[in-house]
Amino acid sequence: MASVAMRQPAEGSDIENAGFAAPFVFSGAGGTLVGHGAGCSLAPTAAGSLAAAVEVFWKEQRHATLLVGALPFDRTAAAHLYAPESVSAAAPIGKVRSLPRAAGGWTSIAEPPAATYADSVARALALLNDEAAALRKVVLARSLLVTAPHAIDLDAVLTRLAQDSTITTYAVPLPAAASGAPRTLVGASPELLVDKRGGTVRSAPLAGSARRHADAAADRASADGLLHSEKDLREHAFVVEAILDTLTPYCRALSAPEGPSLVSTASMWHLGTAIDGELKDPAVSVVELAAALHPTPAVCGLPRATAREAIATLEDFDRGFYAGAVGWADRAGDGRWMVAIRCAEFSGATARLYAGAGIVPGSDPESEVAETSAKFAALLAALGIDEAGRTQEPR
Ligand SMILES: C=C(O[C@H]1C=CC=C(C(=O)O)[C@@H]1O)C(=O)O
Repeated sequence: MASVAMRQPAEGSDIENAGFAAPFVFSGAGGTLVGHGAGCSLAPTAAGSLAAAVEVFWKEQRHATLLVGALPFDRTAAAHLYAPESVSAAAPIGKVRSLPRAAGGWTSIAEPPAATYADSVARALALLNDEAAALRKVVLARSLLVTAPHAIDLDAVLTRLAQDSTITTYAVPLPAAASGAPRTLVGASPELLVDKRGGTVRSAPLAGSARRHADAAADRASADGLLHSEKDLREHAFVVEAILDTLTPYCRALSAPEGPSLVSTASMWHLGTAIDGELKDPAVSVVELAAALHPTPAVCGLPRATAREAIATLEDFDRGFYAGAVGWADRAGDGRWMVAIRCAEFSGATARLYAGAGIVPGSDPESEVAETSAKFAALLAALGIDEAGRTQEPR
């Protein structure tokens, strides 16, 4: 991809200078997209008005070719989208022969502690069993705040995450914190929210999880158990149903297989369904589709508004961009957006990791604690520590 020179925003424009310089990275099996520097950014816009704001952006910024960034979990909070000063395309991030062992001296604090999270799951189950609450599924998350004895090397984290070729590794420079400290969202997502090229659209939701095992027989048993788990199949079906409902008005043809298949990352098994459609209007923008789909019941729940309320009551932290979406869009309306999971927000020597789990009737609080621990594994391995902050052997 060629370098793009960006104009400064016109006076009185809705578009602002992004004012940060760390690269945007989006790397999967198909290749690596890197956005260098920051030209203009979209004025703070919530999901409901995003498609219209992006249309205005393309009209005003005639030299911009690509918008990159992240949507927050909260649909009413501002999306973070900007045009890099230049973009380059490269091969997928390569394999490295050996990974150095992390130095000691890390700390890790579970926020909330595992027991508090288990208690929230139990409270969610009470809501799910209360007909008056009309809640069918809710995704509850917890976080780990880890602190290194030195500034964390994000290049090394990205390289380690990218050793798993089944996922999309990403880094999104975020607006600085109130303290002025730079922040970057870094993660490794296995879940495609939406990919749109010309007249075709694809979404590949995941829901239903089991951890992987080093022992081949135990690993197979874990996968088989997941594929036949009535609770996980139910949890998964809600997501497929919601995505089909959202995409139907946009499509002249839309299809999904009868049931889910197993999808694996280096650390997790998931139930996954590939949904493919042909758009009625090939000019519809991927941003419009992403904003319509987000947040799916894979990260929020069903019905969406009821689940959102339950999350606000049961989680006592702001998800920020975790459980949002990360990706890119071009001026033709094409692009690709992954669900922003298996990620952490990095700032200097600290990283806040997030992991969530879908709760439906039949979920068990202790199993959901274990599932969220398993979901931290990819990021923790990339940092070279375990959940307690102890140095672990490089994989
Ligand atoms: C919300 C997360 O995962 C979602 C994606 C796959 C499987 C999930 C599950 O089984 O609960 C979640 O819906 C997360 O990793 O933080």
